[in-house]
Amino acid sequence: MNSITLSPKNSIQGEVTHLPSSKSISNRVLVLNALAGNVGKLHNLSDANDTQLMQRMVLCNDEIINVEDAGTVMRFLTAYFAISGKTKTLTGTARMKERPIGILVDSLRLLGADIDYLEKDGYPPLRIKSFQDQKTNTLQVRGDVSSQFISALMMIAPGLPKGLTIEITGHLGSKPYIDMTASLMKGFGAKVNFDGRLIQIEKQVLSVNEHTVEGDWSAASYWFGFAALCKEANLILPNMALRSLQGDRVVVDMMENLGVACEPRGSKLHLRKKDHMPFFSWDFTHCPDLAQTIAVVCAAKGIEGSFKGLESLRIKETDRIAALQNELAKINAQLIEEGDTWRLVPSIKLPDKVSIHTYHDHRMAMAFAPLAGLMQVEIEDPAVTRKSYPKFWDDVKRLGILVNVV
Ligand SMILES: O=C(O)C1=C[C@@H](OP(=O)(O)O)[C@@H](O)[C@H](O)C1
Ligand SMILES: C=C(OP(=O)(O)O)C(=O)O
Repeated sequence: MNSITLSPKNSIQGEVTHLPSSKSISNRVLVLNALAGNVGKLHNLSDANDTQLMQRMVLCNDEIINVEDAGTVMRFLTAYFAISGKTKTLTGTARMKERPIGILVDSLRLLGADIDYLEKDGYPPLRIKSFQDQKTNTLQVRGDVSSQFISALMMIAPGLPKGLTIEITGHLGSKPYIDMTASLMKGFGAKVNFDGRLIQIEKQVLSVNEHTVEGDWSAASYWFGFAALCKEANLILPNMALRSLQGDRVVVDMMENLGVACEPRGSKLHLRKKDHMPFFSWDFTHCPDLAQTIAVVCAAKGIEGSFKGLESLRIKETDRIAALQNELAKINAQLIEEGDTWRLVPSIKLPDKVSIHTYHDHRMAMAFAPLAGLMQVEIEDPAVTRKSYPKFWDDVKRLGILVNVV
């Protein structure tokens, strides 16, 4: 399947049946459950490829662990295996070898882990050899590159003989993901203290847990995108609650301004259209995975945008800023970097059709798909969505959008 073409459709109605559960929560509870002896009961794990990888790799006896393009799997398992005393090689896709891991490896080395870089210093692939005695119980960790390093260290902390205190230095991004880690650890019986800067975790035993994973808010954002861009919308999202462990729940507040009303009904959400603002300003520091969805909606709806906190997008599945700039230009919109702000100049003339390159990035494919509310959209390499939402195109089809696979 090299490309998929979505025919223009001005109305979208129905229930989204395959909305995945949160891959961030799934991948944490899999690690925590493994650390707790793997006897807990995990319900409703995500069907995302990232979660399937975590499920296989966390208990895998192979020496070589290939995490493909899953950032959480690479970062969480680096910490997990670093203290296991096992010899492991962790590798991934070409892009994974460009995503930094030096801050985590430096921290693990300070703790006592023996880790070598096999290609380029600071990047996967890695060889984990042994763990001697714990050398320190305090670490300073930069918070501005990836919060996944901090979550990874937090989850292994209860198993360290001396426990661990982490002082987050510099600007902290993606904080809700650290809150999520702390909260899930508490569900596994751990005492975790986090005051926004300092994380204190004593040596303790994680207890068996039963956990049911909630729906994935980052995945839900694409349905808000469809509701915003189709002329008529009446969508139901199952297994979603406004009270959530995920920071990306904030998409509800953003979309309030961008033309989507969201009403909870039991365990479901109901999306309908409403008026939108002419200008939209947001800081994405703590919800980077929503930036692409919002940029496309603003660009196509003629809403001027002023965005901050996009720095971390450069080191995700692709350089998402460059990818957005290239693809938005195809609908005559621009994303212009001005110091620490990105100005979104929306399209004043949309084309009748567009072909979107996806750069091995699931979120590029899904963020641009809602353009089908306004034009014919060809999405190259649609299978990329398997990373987080394997049945995305089945849902698109079921909701009445004509999908042609080439
Ligand atoms: O911990 C997590 O589950 C994640 C943290 C975020 O990454 P950064 O902390 O690198 O921003 C986010 O972008 C990613 O999709 C998932
Ligand atoms: C950045 C993402 O994931 P990861 O960093 O875990 O690869 C994502 O899903 O958008």
